Amino acid sequence: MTDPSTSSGTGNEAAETIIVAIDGPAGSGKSSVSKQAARRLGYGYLDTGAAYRALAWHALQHGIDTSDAASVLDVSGDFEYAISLDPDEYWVRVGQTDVTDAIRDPQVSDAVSGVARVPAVRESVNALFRALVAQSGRPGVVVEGRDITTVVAPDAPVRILLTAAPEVRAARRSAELTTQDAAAVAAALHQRDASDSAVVDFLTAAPGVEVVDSTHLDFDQTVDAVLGVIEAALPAPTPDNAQTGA
Ligand SMILES: Nc1ncnc2c1ncn2[C@@H]1O[C@H](COP(=O)(O)OP(=O)(O)OP(=O)(O)O)[C@@H](O)[C@H]1O
Ligand SMILES: Nc1ccn([C@@H]2O[C@H](COP(=O)(O)O)[C@@H](O)[C@H]2O)c(=O)n1
Repeated sequence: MTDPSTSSGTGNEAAETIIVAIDGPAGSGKSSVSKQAARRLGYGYLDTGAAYRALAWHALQHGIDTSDAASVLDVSGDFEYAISLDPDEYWVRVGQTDVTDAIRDPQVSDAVSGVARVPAVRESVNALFRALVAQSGRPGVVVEGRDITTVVAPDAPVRILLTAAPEVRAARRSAELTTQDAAAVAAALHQRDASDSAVVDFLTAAPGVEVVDSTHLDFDQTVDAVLGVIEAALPAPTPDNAQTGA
């Protein structure tokens, strides 16, 4: 796996970075809401699912069946991964290839749970996520995924489970993927949740994790609800802590 120093950062690595940890099931709004919250806060944004997707893409490029853990581990040996933490300039690369769009293909979505099931892969990407946050050069980073509040950053000062009713999540995802059959999109989303929940519990909030249910909220209301949780949890900036985020 790649050296995280190849990914974007501003070089201001000394200050402690505030982590806003956001978990949730597929289609709950983790990426879109986290990205917007990061913009509003001047924070970085880390999409952790992109690493699993990029490794699934890489495995598929090598003709590997991602349900075979040994082959996944094998191919992860030459996986050169980089991601931007800038919410206004999001990109994902494997080696020299920009895979920002390719990792959203349905073939990758169908293959990704196999990759995410391999414990050694999870350990390796989790170490990468922590390094990326530490090197972000931002006062804080909104980190989103399935296990961020529980495994990657259990001590984060803000931990949120973002959720919505399954039918609402499926409808939002279908609205996004207009060229695909709505029933097939919904079935794929539920299938991925079922596979992923065998590895990580992202449907129940761990102790201390705040639930934001967006079933009856529009996008802007959901962002505001998440920002409300963050503002309530973090100390107001003072002249002393405003620069460092401490
Ligand atoms: N509160 C909301 N109201 C309406 N649409 C929303 C809301 N939150 C998110 N969306 C839309 O729902 C879709 C799914 O959101 P998003 O991709 O952010 O989910 P996700 O949790 O990151 O999914 P996945 O884990 O599958 O990547 C997007 O089109 C997004 O714009
Ligand atoms: N922290 C995480 C993040 C993601 N996964 C796995 O990656 C898949 C893709 O994630 P998206 O957020 O881009 O949909 C997801 O289905 C999980 O298999 C994970 O295990 N842990």
